[in-house]
Amino acid sequence: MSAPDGDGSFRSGFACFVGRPNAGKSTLTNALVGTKVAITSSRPQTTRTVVRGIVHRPDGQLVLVDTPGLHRPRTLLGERLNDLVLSTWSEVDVVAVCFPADERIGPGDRFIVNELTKVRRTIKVAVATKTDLVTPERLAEHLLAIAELGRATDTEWAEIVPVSATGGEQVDLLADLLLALLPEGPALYPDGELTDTPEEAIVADLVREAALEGVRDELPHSIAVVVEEMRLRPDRPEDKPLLDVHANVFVERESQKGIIIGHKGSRLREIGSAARGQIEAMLGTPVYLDLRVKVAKDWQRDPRQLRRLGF
Ligand SMILES: Nc1nc2c(ncn2[C@@H]2O[C@H](COP(=O)(O)OP(=O)(O)OP(=O)(O)O)[C@@H](O)[C@H]2O)c(=O)[nH]1
Repeated sequence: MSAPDGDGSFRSGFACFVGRPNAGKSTLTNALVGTKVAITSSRPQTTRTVVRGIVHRPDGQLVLVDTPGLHRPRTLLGERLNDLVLSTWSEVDVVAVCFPADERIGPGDRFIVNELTKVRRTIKVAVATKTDLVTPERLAEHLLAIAELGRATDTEWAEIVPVSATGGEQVDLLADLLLALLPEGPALYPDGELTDTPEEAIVADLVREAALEGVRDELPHSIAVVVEEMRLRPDRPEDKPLLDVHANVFVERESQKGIIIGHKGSRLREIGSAARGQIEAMLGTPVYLDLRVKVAKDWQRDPRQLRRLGF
């Protein structure tokens, strides 16, 4: 399969993978992006649209975003979350539904595809995942079942693509096909960038949580955290990535700085190690966390400071 169009145009846009639990979405994202940056959030319900990874190509850029899991709503919160999913789906260019080849199409898949019909304009792609686990006969049957599900729900699949993320089979082809479905446009993120501000905001939040642990009464709202830089350390072997995170912890007064830093820096070390654990759990990547404590006088009352601190 050649590159999209092959006419020198550059395409860019957003796609998201959906599918029932265990369908292979994260593994496929990692295989496409080539580095393990996928968020395996331990707090999925608090995560809004998050960039999971960016596929950089000479002829295009594909930004993979994550949506909260779609559930059959049992509660109002569930309904709100599903609204959020629908609004994300309507904002991306392509939604790719993953159907694991080692399992038959079931009610969970039908529910997702039915919901997907509510976003008419978004392009839909079907991905048959985990093809390495099945025989060619079973795969053929699976592909027919996916096509049939499309007909039954009045869903037009732009493509039906079998892949094996763990075997690396057809992963590049899927990237080509997805890129070809994106509109023409400039790169949305600088080359080499794998993450986005929403992720940094979550990281900042985790640091803030850790810093407030145990001193909430003393410093309730006087802490703000800003992630200055977050990037994968270059020159690391592919199977041993390390994410460098530099963050500033802002307090309002010199005296509060002492509370955060603690005796000979003991508290800051505790904060760092607690936050690092959380960030690693969320990103699935080992993290080097560098924390600096700074005084930003009366930041809560100063609009200029507030802007700088991301409020
Ligand atoms: N053999 C094989 N196993 C796969 C493949 N892709 C994913 N898996 C396995 O399937 C399981 C689920 O994969 P995930 O990528 O975590 O699935 P997910 O859809 O992100 O799961 P949730 O986060 O629960 O929604 C893991 O044990 C993967 O190793 C594949 O191409 N081949």
